[in-house]
Amino acid sequence: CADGHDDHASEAHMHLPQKRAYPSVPLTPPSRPLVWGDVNIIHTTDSHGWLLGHQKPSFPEPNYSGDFGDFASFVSHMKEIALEKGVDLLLVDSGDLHDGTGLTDGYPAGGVDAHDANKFFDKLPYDVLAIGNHELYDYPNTLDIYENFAPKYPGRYLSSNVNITVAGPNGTAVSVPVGSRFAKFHTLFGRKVTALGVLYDFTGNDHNTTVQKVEAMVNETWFKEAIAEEPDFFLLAGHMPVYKDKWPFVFNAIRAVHPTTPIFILGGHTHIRDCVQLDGRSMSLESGRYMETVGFLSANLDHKNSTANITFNRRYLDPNRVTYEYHTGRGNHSFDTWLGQEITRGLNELAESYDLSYLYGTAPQDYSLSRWVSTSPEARTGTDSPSSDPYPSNGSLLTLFIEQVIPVALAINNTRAAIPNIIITNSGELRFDLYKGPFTKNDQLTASPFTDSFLYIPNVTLGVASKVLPTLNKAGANEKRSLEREEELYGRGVVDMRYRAWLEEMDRRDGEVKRAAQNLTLGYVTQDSCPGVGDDTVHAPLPYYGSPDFLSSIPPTGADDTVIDLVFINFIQDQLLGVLNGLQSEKVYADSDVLSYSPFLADEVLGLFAAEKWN
Ligand SMILES: O=c1ccn([C@@H]2O[C@H](COP(=O)(O)O)[C@@H](O)[C@H]2O)c(=O)[nH]1
Repeated sequence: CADGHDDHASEAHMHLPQKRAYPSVPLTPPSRPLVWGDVNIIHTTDSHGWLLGHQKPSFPEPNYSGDFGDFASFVSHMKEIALEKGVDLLLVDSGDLHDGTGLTDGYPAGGVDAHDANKFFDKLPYDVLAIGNHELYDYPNTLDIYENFAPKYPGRYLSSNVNITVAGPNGTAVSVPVGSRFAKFHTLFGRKVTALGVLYDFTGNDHNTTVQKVEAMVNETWFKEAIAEEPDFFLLAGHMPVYKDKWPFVFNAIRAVHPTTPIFILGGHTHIRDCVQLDGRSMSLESGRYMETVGFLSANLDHKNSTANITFNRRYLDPNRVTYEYHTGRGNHSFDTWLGQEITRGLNELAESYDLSYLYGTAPQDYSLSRWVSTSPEARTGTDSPSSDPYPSNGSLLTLFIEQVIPVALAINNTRAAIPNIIITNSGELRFDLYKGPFTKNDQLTASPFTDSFLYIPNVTLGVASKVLPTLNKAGANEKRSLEREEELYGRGVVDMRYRAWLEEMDRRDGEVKRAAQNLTLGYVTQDSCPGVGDDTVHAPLPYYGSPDFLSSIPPTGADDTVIDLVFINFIQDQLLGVLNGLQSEKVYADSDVLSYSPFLADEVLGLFAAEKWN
């Protein structure tokens, strides 16, 4: 094994919990050392609970096998290196800590999503953290951040445009920032920093939370006052994509006052690796998702009022022990810090206490969302030829979910099971591939973490109901999606299309050629608009298969006027009612026509199906 972990390799094949996230297969090391500057930043974003690392053996999963304990050891060693070099190293997170694995979503009854997992976050020396949209879908999660998480980082958990309504001193409701609006601090080497934490224009937030539009935020008095004094650099963290979003509003507002002050932007949300330069004295970095990427950004700052271009460097690291040891010059025996080991131990204890290894059944094959997955021996090195699992197909998780899993699970103890139905869900409800072998509670919550419910409208005619899906997807929506619709979906947090477009583009660019060469493992291959190469480790891209935004079960047969149940996931209720009212004029459907279809939630149906069909 490349880094001498043979004795632990068998652990990586167990289902869960893992004792240590050692890569179970040889991993490609980084292509070259990091370029350090005077100011350096390690960046995480959209971690969504992936603190135990990616544990499945098929590529590209081992690329991301480092757990949060390994990451903590990496950060400690990088801090030591920075100290030796006499340079600043900051740690920044751009939000979305909730929703995505058993560690966040597998909490026992009465608990709060991510409350326990977030305790490991606050063991790391984050300088600035920004709020994400997934901190706002459910009020209890936002309240937990406000009451328990933000106070762990006094003044450094930033929610520049996000408020929560809480009980004020005399019982009256008050709307207050979830964290702080901005932070001003000095780095270890005395550089003055002004930091913000901005959320994109998210509209899917729960009651009693508010998100102010970015263009309105920059007109606030507090904002103008916060940016008035010139720091050595601005640090703009935020859950907002670095490209095609509203960073320019913030950037331009600062540039109007400080035309040359260096600006670092650390964005997130679209789950991609991306880099943009808004001018020669600024760089914007976005560092992927699910702890599949750790971003590194560095710059050599020059003197005040200089107008020369600043030399920035950015790198997208694959978070695994080979990467971490390479960049810190540590060997396997000198890498782990006490804190790192404590975090790994604590995470495994949490997994155990949440019973994440609870076995529902054994998946007969791999099911993928948009890419090839295979457990053939060659797949262990990422060099076998890809099998085809497009949607719809037998290997597509989307097909399995909508055509088998949901119909089987929702029929359990359901008095309406005998009534024909059409079931519709958004494809974003599914978040991760499902692998052959033991299917555990953790796998259930990783593939489908949302506590969304299933609703229905009775007595919809088959003729109308069968037109709902094509209308939602607007036949060929991927090419012709109207700007208005895209904006509405985007506002509610639907960015899957941007991530999918990114995967598609990297495959189209040179996927076939690179895979055919058989000398590279599978992984991300980034082409962004910043100078030089960003990926730290060279890979061949995964084959990509597209999928629609919405999915439907197989419709029943019958005449157009047969009445059926139109079943759907609550996340799409508004859109579905809008479409239904556009398709017929006999009745104006409203929220009051919508009924509960099943007590089972989206984060349970895969487990119910596995228990029934995979045993
Ligand atoms: O209750 C929910 C909440 C979200 N979704 C899906 O999640 C994404 C947004 O997540 P990001 O990590 O911010 O991209 C969105 O595409 C929704 O489809 C959901 O299905 N149910």
